[in-house]
Formats: sequence, C-alpha cells, structure tokens
Amino acid sequence: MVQDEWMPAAAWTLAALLAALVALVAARAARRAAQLLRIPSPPAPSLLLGHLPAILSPRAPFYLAEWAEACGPVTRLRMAVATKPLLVVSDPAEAAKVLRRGPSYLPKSRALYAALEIGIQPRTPNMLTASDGPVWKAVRACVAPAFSATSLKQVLPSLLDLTHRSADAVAAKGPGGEVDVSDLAKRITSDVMGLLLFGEDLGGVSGKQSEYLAIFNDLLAATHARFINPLRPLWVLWSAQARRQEAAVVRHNVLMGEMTAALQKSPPPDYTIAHHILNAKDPVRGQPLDTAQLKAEIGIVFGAGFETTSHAISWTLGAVAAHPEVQERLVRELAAAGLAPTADAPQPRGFEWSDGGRLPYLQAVIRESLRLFSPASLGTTRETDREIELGGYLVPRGVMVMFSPFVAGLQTRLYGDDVMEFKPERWAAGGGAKADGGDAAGADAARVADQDGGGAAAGAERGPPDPLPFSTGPRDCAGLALAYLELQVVVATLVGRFSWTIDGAASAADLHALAGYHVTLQAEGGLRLRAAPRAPVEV
Ligand code: HEM
Repeated sequence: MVQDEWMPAAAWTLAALLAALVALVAARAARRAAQLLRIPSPPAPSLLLGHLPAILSPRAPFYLAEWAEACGPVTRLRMAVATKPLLVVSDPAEAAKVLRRGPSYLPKSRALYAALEIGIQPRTPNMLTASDGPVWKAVRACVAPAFSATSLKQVLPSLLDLTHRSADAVAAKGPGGEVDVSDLAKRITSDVMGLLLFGEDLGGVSGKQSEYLAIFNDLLAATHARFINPLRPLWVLWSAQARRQEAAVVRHNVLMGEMTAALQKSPPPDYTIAHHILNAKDPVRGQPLDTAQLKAEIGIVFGAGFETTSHAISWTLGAVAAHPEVQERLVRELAAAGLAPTADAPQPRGFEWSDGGRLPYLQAVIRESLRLFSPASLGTTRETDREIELGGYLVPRGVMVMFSPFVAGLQTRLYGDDVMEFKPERWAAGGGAKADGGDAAGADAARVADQDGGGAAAGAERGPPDPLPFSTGPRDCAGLALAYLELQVVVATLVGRFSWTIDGAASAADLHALAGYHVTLQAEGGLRLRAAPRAPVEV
C-alpha cells in the first residue's frame, strides 16, 4: 500500500521535473529566438528559401549592401529552412570585436571553409580554411617572413620586370588600343606567385597559354557551383561546362601535387613563400609538414595570392580610367616623383622600394578602390561558439556571422552621402590606415592602423573608417604586404606610362554594373580599357 502511494508521488515528481526542464529549454530557445528576431531583417525575396537565392547569386555583395543600408550595422538573413540565420555585420568596429583577439573573438566557421578545399585531394584544412589550431598557427608563423620587407625587396626586381614587359605589350597595341586589364593583371600576379611559390616562370606575361590560369577560373567556378548546389556532381551528366570545370578541379590537384614534389626535391630560394612553407614543422608530430599538408598550403597560397590581387589591380585601373580628374592628379604625383614622363625626363624611371612611402595620392587611390571594389567582397565568416553581444544584440551559440568589407565600404552611415563616389581625397587625412605611413611597401601603414583600432574606430579627424578589405586580427590576410606592393608597382607603372580611358563607364556605379561575385568580385568577361602612351606631364 505504502508502495502504491509512493509510486505515483515519484512519478508525479519526475513528470513535474521533466516538464520544468522542457519548459526551461523551451523558454531559453524562445528567448534566443526572440533575441535574434530583434535584429533587423529585410523582406526575403523567397518565402521558402528566404534570402538564400540572393546570397548565392553573382550580385550577392550588392544585395547585402542594400539590405545593410536599410537595416543597420547587423542584418539578419534567413537561409532557406535553416533554423539559424546568417548575420551580416557591416560596421568594421563591430566586426573588429569578433575578428581581433579579445573576449568576443570568434573562430572561422569550419563547415563553410571546408567547401573551399575541393581543389586538393585528400581534402586537407589549410592556412585559409583551418580553424585556429596548432598546425595553422605554426604555418602562419613560418610563412610570415616571406612577406617581410627583406623578402619583398628581393621580389621587387622580378615584379618590375613582369610589369614593364606587360607595359611593353600594351604599348605594342598602339595608341587607343584595347586592353583587357583583368587578363593583364592576372598574368602578372600569377607569374609573381609562380616565382614566389614554385620558383618557376608560369609564362602568363610572356603570353604562353598558362595552364594554371586556364584551369583556375574553372576551379573557382566549380567551387562556387558546388557551394550553391549540392547536386552539382550530377550536373556533369548533361553540362559540358560543368564537366570542364570539374575536370579543372582534378587537374589542379595533379598540378599542385607535381609542384609540391618538385619543391621537395629542389628547395627554392630562401625569400620565397615555398621555402618558408617547406620549413614549417607540424607542432603535434614535431616533423616537417607531410606531403598532403604541404600540397594544401601551396595550393591555397597560390589561389589566395594571385586572384584577389589581380582583381584589385584591374578595378583600380578601371576606376582611374573612369575618373579623369583622379587620373590627372595621380599622374601629376607620379610625374613629380619621376614615374611619369615630363618635358625634362621623357622616360619615366622604374618604381623603387622607397616610392611606397612618398606617393600619398597613389595610396589613397588604392584604398578608395579597395573600398568600392573589395575583391574578397564577402570577407570572412565566423561562427558563434557561445552567446556574444554584437551591435547591441545578444547572439546565441551556433550562428554564422559574416563580415563583408564590400558591404561596409558602401554604407552611407560610414562614408556619407557621397559613398558611391570614387573619391581618393576622402583618405587624404589618412583615414583608418595612414596612406602616407612611410613604410616602403605602404602595407605596414595599413596593418599598423588596422591593428591599433584606427581602422575601425577612427575618429572624425582621422578620416573615415577602414572597411578592412584584408580582414583584421590573427586571421587577417597573410599576404597583405605583397598585395600592396603589387598594387603600387603595377598601378604606378601603367598609369605613369599610359593614359587610360574606358568606354561607357564614368562612375563607380557604372563599374559596379559590370561586376559579378565568383568567390572574388570580378568584372564579368574581363575589364576592357583603352591605353595611349602618356604625353609629357606638366609638374
Ligand atoms: C588585394 C589582394 C588581397 C585581398 C583583398 C585579400 C583579402 C584577404 C581576406 C579578406 C582574407 C581573410 C579571408 C577569410 O577570413 O576568409 C585573406 C586571407 C588570406 N590571404 Fe589574402 N588578400 C589579398 C592578397 C593575398 C596575397 C597576395 C596572398 C599571398 C601571397 C594572400 C594570402 C592569404 C592567406 C594565406 C590568407 C589566410 C590567412 C589566415 O587565415 O591565417 N592574400 N585575404
């Protein structure tokens, strides 16, 4: 009898406890959902798929910029049937909180970055795609000296040679000749990476049909397509284009394997990136990186290094061509430094290391171009591993947080009503990163201001905030200094030697109309400008 009375009491207690637990979990879930719902969200284009179709389209950066303009520094987007949204942060100061080491620091989203590993088999996390960990840390630290001033000074002669040969090819087209600067820049930057990684001339500038260049576009297209479409492997059954792109994925793996084997056999000079990668040690095993890891690192540095930089160069040339007043001011600065023809010195000299610190308008032009045409447009994506505060909102665990420099760069609240104007003058006071920072390569200036918070939290007297085109914090761009050097040398040389024009584009908006996002922001089908030898400039 006692037993009978006790049993229901225990059952009731258990049931009550369970109910309380369920209520607690439900209340917490409801609180989290309510927190997320407080974050502004634009109307979704699709009832079923939410904002996903727009995010996956080549115009994604433009949609995101528009939505952020309407919603503010943090925008909530709905991804099809997924329960968790994607948050897009468009304020560099808020982004810096999660990107720089500190209480709100967030790691990269592994699920998302793994999708970028398709070009190397076996799929291996690499410097770009790995979450922070001992191997990433060791490789990143080992590679850093390859981007030091000492190493880059040794790269400069080869970069100059490639740039001057490219300029000669432009001159050979005759006055007003049409030049696809997108192609031209890719040839230069892929050759730079060929020399720096493989110690080999990939033949882009000499006009050889470079297999690396040919397959790389297809590799990117396949990466993007697989990302968008989980059924993509089936596409090869009826699409010749998909077959070609998937073949490029396979071929890329083979080429990188061959290159890695060649590098292991005969190590390249000590200023090269490959030299440093070969010297990296796996801290867990205490051994050099195994072949799979080496191949993964070589493959990602090649891709990360040449694609982004080539688009940064071609957008900058396009913007200069579309804005004659900017071109004129830039040329006067170059001519005063001996880098454009004058009556006294009709043959401009070659770019020197020290020029990086004494061409403030060139720096400002590059920074403005990186604001309006940020090549790594969608920047970086992190995942909350705990509840954090972001832009005044509480964000629960397990939410993807994207910081897009392109979106940040287009925000009226950060850059004012002339946000869409290509106006290098806005950086004249230095802005987030000091354009006249004095470093020979010009890059340390960006990095210094970026790290000291100047970029994100710049006061009015320091100019507008840095949109962080190279990201920031421990996972910022490893190759920033090389990218800056290439940008300066190529833009200064080509603008010094030629007068550039573009048909049918007279504003940043006109250039944006030509853009598509395919892992990087690029001019669809190339960017065609006209070049005429520059007449002596009055200084
Ligand atoms: C204008 C040119 C460039 C731009 C705009 C750019 C931009 C970026 C951005 C935004 C990131 C962060 C990506 C993320 O978190 O998902 C990044 C990472 C990286 N970039 Fe660049 N990049 C450029 C040139 C280069 C060059 C020249 C190299 C090497 C030769 C390079 C190598 C890397 C590597 C290895 C990472 C991964 C770093 C890490 O996670 O530790 N990039 N870059």
